[in-house]
Amino acid sequence: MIEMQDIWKTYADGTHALCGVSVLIERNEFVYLVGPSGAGKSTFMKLIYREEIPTKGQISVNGFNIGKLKPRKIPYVRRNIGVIFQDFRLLPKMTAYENVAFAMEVIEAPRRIIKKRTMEVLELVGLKEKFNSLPAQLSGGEQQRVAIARAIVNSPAVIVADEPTGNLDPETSWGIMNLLEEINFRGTTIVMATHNREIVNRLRKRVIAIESGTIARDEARGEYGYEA
Ligand SMILES: Nc1ncnc2c1ncn2[C@@H]1O[C@H](COP(=O)(O)OP(=O)(O)OP(=O)(O)O)[C@@H](O)[C@H]1O
Repeated sequence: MIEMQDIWKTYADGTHALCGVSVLIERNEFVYLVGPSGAGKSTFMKLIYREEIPTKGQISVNGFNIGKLKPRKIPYVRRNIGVIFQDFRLLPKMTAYENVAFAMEVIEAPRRIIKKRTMEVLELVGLKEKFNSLPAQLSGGEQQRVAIARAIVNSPAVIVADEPTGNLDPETSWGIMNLLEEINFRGTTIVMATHNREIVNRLRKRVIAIESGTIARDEARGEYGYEA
């Protein structure tokens, strides 16, 4: 599903963010990425959704060699990857419904399918009744649910979540985790960067620890492993 072979990423200013990372993440896995601030977690994820390309090495996602993708193939690959951020990144002037539907409009899905599927995912995240609310009228947890609905609406093979609970209180965070587990259970691979020790230690999954741009630890049902 996701394979990195000897991946190096050096930014334009000379910062070495990843240094020789090799990893295989199988279909349907749920992986936590942990590690100190600045270790390279976001870079790891940006390479998966092709926000960045590797300086060296090969990365394939869902069968595509995405470091060497022809520009016209990029939208096709992106629709197979849903992305969730700590700060939600909803469009402020669009309702919950419009934020989700927009992701389908971009890939030119037929109109009647858009309506049905958008309401279906809003129901899945528990926000059917709030479909007409603007982001500012929703709580942080609700906004993150809209962002999750948007990420899954095109049925991606992979979800990449960069600290999805980082801006939420503990109780709301557990709700978001339940939702991500449900999405994973339905067959989506999830890679989630997090600093939340309690979540990692309670909802045990594979843990990949990145330190100074390299994989320091990779354990099935691992622990967070850093002091809070
Ligand atoms: N666009 C960029 N240009 C230059 N350096 C960058 C860029 N993006 C990230 N870096 C640097 O690359 C290194 C890895 O950053 P990255 O954001 O991947 O870390 P992280 O593990 O996600 O950190 P955090 O937990 O704080 O989000 C850091 O030294 C960072 O300053």
